[in-house]
Amino acid sequence: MNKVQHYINGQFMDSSCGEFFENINPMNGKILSQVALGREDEVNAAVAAAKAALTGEWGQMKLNDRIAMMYEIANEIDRRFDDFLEAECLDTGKPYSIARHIDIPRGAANFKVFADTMKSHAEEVYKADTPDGRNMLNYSVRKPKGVIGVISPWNLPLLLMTWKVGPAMACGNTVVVKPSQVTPTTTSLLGEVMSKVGVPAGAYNVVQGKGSVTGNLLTSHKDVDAITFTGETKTGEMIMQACSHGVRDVSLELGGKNPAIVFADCDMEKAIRETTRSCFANSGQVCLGTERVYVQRPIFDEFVEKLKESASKLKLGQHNDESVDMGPVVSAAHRDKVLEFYDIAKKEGANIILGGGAPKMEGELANGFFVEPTIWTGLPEDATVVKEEVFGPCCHIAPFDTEEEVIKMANDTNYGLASTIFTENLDRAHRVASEIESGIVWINSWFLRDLRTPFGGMKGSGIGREGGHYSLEFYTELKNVCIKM
Ligand SMILES: NC(=O)c1ccc[n+]([C@@H]2O[C@H](COP(=O)([O-])OP(=O)(O)OC[C@H]3O[C@@H](n4cnc5c(N)ncnc54)[C@H](O)[C@@H]3O)[C@@H](O)[C@H]2O)c1
Ligand SMILES: O=C/C=C/C=C(\O)C(=O)O
Repeated sequence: MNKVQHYINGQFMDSSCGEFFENINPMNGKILSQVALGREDEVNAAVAAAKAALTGEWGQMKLNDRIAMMYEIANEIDRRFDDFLEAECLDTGKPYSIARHIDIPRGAANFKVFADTMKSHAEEVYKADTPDGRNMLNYSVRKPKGVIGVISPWNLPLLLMTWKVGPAMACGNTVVVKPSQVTPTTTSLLGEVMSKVGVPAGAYNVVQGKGSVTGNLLTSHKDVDAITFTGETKTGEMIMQACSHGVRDVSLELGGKNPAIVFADCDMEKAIRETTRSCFANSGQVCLGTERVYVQRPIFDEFVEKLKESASKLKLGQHNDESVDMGPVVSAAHRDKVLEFYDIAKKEGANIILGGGAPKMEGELANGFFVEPTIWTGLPEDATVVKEEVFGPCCHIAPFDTEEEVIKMANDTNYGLASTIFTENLDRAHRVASEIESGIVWINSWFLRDLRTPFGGMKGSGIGREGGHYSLEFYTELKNVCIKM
């Protein structure tokens, strides 16, 4: 049986207590591997290794050498592309058609973009007069924050973990990563990359385990200097509380209930194509994905019919079938959660335009955690699936008449992560984009990413922005030095 181990101080190891938990293949419900369950010994050892590395070879490394190492890590990920692809798809159930173009390439890009940021980032310098007729020079310098705890989710495991590890290490920090218990493998595989590249021991550490056990030990550890977390909003609230002890900084990228706003003057083909992606890609398990669609009344019926037609063409199946668009959701528990939301929508009176249950799959896929792509209409704005994040392949479509009305509906949520707007009237696009309460707005597109831009949510969708130099704000301590001239 395969094992997934911790990676601590440059070594792979089991837990001292010898405990393991099962990693299940979402495509067929079979055991993929046994995963070491990290407890106090492992978290303490990983944090100690990370702390020691700050003053050892890693901490003393010259900036140019560290930047070069970021590129070497990226190149080694590219060299082992197929290993990462297979591991990620087996853990998550997502098809090659997604992981090949999104998850794995971003694993490498997340190291390169912050190597480039460190190379090109300029600091501030101010020259000013002083009262005695002389002057002073003020300049800023950045220092690594220290040991960064990285807690990552299961929907884009490698992408979202390296989105934090890349900048953290580029800035000279050391990291202790606690991946989701349902998608452990690529985080440990990255340990093999670190060893191969010769990253000094202790710079990158992985402790496998469950959030409430291992994660909690990490977020409450006194020698962890900051926590960067991606996951559910309620988990973020618990982590923020844990970080308050010792007043440690926290970056939170949380849940969303993202609206798509489709005006009558939109390019219909583009709106249908992009909304099909934003609702159903990755089996709807993308924080930036759409679960609420608002369509201007003149084109409402046409849009519903065309989105139904587009979604009904999605092929569900095995990860390594290149023609497959959608795999299962990540776990039996998440499948049950999504199907419960489907039942609630039905009970609350939804018109089920498409799906609404679990598909009949053939062969061993019959034991997989598949759910149907689902489209509802006819629910009120306070309906459960219109208000709560389902995090599955589903959306509710509602009509609207005026710009003012749809902006009000779109903003009527505790979340504020992402939104999409479809219109060919650019004045309207910019006007509506400025009124939408979300950290990210895509116009006539979805999930287009320039990694230098500020990424993050407002309201219940998070605290802070990461991306480009914004990540430096979180992963470094900024110091001001004043010299009298
Ligand atoms: N904003 C973003 O960029 C973004 C990206 C991806 C996912 N998400 C959100 O993440 C959620 C899905 O991911 P998930 O189910 O893995 O989220 P989750 O909150 O259940 O778990 C996320 C991580 O936190 C750990 N964890 C759980 N409880 C913890 C605790 N008490 N202390 C420390 N760690 C703990 C888990 O083990 C996992 O590693 C969705 O809500 C989705 O919207 C947000
Ligand atoms: O599921 C959420 C996806 C988040 C994506 C990013 O954080 C990114 O593209 O950098």
